[in-house]
Amino acid sequence: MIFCRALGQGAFGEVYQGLYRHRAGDAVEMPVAVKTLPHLSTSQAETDFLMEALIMSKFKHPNIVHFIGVCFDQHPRFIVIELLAGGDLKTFLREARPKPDRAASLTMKDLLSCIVDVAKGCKYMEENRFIHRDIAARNCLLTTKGPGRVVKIADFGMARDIYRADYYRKGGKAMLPIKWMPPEAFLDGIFTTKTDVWSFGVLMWEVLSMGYMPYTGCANREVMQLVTNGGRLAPPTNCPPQLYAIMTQCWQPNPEERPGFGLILERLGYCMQDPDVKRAPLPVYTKPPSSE
Ligand SMILES: CN1CCN(c2ccc(C(=O)Nc3n[nH]c4c3C=[N+](C(=O)[C@H](O)c3ccccc3)C4)cc2)CC1
Repeated sequence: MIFCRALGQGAFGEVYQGLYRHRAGDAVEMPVAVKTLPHLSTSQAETDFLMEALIMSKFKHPNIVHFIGVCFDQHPRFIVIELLAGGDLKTFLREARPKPDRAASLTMKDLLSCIVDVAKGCKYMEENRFIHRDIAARNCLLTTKGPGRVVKIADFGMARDIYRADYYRKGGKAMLPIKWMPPEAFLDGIFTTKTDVWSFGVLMWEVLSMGYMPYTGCANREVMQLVTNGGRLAPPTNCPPQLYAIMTQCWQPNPEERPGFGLILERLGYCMQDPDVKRAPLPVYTKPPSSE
């Protein structure tokens, strides 16, 4: 294993780009991501780190980041993961917003394709009775920023903490993704696959708003208040009504009335074929009013 360069600051430690050779003598080297555990980690942190790797190793799906291996016999401990060179989905969307000097680089079709990729990963997890608990644009990675990009679900930290059953270990509510959670989750701690459906609806909103923070400007407790009283995110600018309809179905107060990911994928399929949806313009960058 050779570490080349740092890719980003993970919640745990550093994520590096590295080269992985399956056997010592192999000529072929595969670029990978290497997630390290800081030296001074507690044994708890080590267990967490290993648990996340264990969870990832169970999945085999094109829209879930592929786990390659762990190295725990020396420091730093590290996990070897498929390299996704495009970075995370939220950053990608924000960087792709149309600017005055640059026309929109993405079409509605591109946004829909990202949404469908995540839905496929979620359907696979639903079929395997796995609840992710933190579906959000920040936790999804892209193979590349360019055309032909594939989006993969890439962070299992929230789901891992449940295995450790002390969910509030990290300083209580502050660590909960409240803006991506349904009422039954933040009020009663009830998590089912329908929790991920609600979060997926918020991810759809993130994608179609090209990376805005949901409930912009609201604090978590204001969001809990609003959502508990039936308030919901408004449609992003230019969002086709067919897509907003899917989001609102994901945000039904009663979990049983939320669609499963199979049905969501079907409805997204119709949207992909609908000419009105495909030709819908993206949120336009509104030029600041001219100074004269
Ligand atoms: C100009 N741009 C600047 C940003 N740049 C990047 C920025 C970050 C990455 C990156 O972290 N790629 C990763 N590949 N595989 C894994 C990754 C992270 N993993 C993890 O497990 C991380 O914990 C994780 C998980 C979900 C989301 C983020 C980080 C596994 C790649 C390119 C592209 C070019």
